[in-house]
Amino acid sequence: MAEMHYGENIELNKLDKVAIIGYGSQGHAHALNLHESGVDVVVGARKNGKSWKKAKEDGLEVKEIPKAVETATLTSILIPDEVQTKVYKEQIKPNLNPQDTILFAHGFNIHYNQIRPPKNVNVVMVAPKGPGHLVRRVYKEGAGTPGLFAVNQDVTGDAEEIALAYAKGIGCTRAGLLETTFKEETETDLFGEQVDLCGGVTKLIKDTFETLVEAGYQPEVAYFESLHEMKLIIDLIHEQGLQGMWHSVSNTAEYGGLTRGKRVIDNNTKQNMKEVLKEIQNGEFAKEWILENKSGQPVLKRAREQEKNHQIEEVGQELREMMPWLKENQE
Ligand SMILES: NC(=O)C1=CN([C@@H]2O[C@H](COP(=O)(O)OP(=O)(O)OC[C@H]3O[C@@H](n4cnc5c(N)ncnc54)[C@H](OP(=O)(O)O)[C@@H]3O)[C@@H](O)[C@H]2O)C=CC1
Ligand SMILES: CC[C@](O)(C(C)=O)C(=O)O
Ligand SMILES: [Mg+2]
Ligand SMILES: [Mg+2]
Repeated sequence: MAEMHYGENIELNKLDKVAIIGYGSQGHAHALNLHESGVDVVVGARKNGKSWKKAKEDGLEVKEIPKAVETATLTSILIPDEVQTKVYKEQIKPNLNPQDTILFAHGFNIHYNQIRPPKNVNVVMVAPKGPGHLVRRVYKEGAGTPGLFAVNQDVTGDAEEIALAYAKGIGCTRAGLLETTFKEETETDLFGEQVDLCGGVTKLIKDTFETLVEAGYQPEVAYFESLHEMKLIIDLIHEQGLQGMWHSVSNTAEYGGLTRGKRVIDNNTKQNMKEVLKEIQNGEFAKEWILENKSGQPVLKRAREQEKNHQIEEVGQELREMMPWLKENQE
């Protein structure tokens, strides 16, 4: 089994001033969790953007990106992957001091050579295995999000301790932290989000919904069956593994699920997954995503629009209105 880190013997005082660049999904979570863990944090943001105001309202020190980088010894790059190269080149790199540390929450730009840091800084990664808003929510509840860490360049001799301290500060060691490489994190993270966590699950939900509605069933029934209950079933799997879920559902569901599930997600699906993985490993996906950004994200914009207009979103919005507790965590 991999060596797991749970925070014992990890010293937060390995961190001096930490600059969090970006205050979005991951940025706000890292900044606030570190701040509440007692770390000295400065947020780097654009003066005319929403984040500047929000981080100030949250009680954090905020500076423009070049100043934040200059005053910190660790700079955590938490802006979208597709803007990192430009912002890094223009605002981060010129303000790094020798022996500083730069930190990523995902390895895309290092692994695919979009950012090539100077040889005189540490390059590390702390990648929470969860969406930023949940990284924040579970930290506040006293729990944590599992994470991966990696060291790509160690000039100070203690880059690993710095990464471990950062991971502890954002709450990852509460759930379990393990060592990886930029390559492994990048490839597995892209694979997970494409085939299972984001791409696969939404397609499964939409196809289930559409099949029922096209067969004449009420859209509201189809919504509860395909989407709402998905979380409740996943909660059981998350808390107790597959066995916990099979234990809780009826024997009829267990028999039907075990005999029919593999007809729906069959060997072709696994073959397709292997092809998707190959495109990630050989850089084809990265090339496509970089070009998509160079041309203004036309494919993403079209797909976003289609997703927004799907019938399941319309039905869901109405039904969720009657469940106010679902709104408590909305941001
Ligand atoms: N989303 C997630 O849960 C996860 C993300 N990651 C990784 O974390 C990193 C950050 O992702 P994520 O949190 O989704 O990012 P977000 O899309 O949430 O980042 C938004 C932030 O970036 C700022 N920003 C956007 N464009 C620019 C720009 N051109 N110049 C300066 N600031 C800019 C925004 O500022 P403003 O308000 O001014 O617009 C805002 O503060 C990525 O590497 C991602 O792969 C890793 C694990 C999970
Ligand atoms: C699953 C999507 C993710 O990889 C994440 C929340 O971990 C991301 O890039 O947002
Ligand atoms: Mg991920
Ligand atoms: Mg990801």
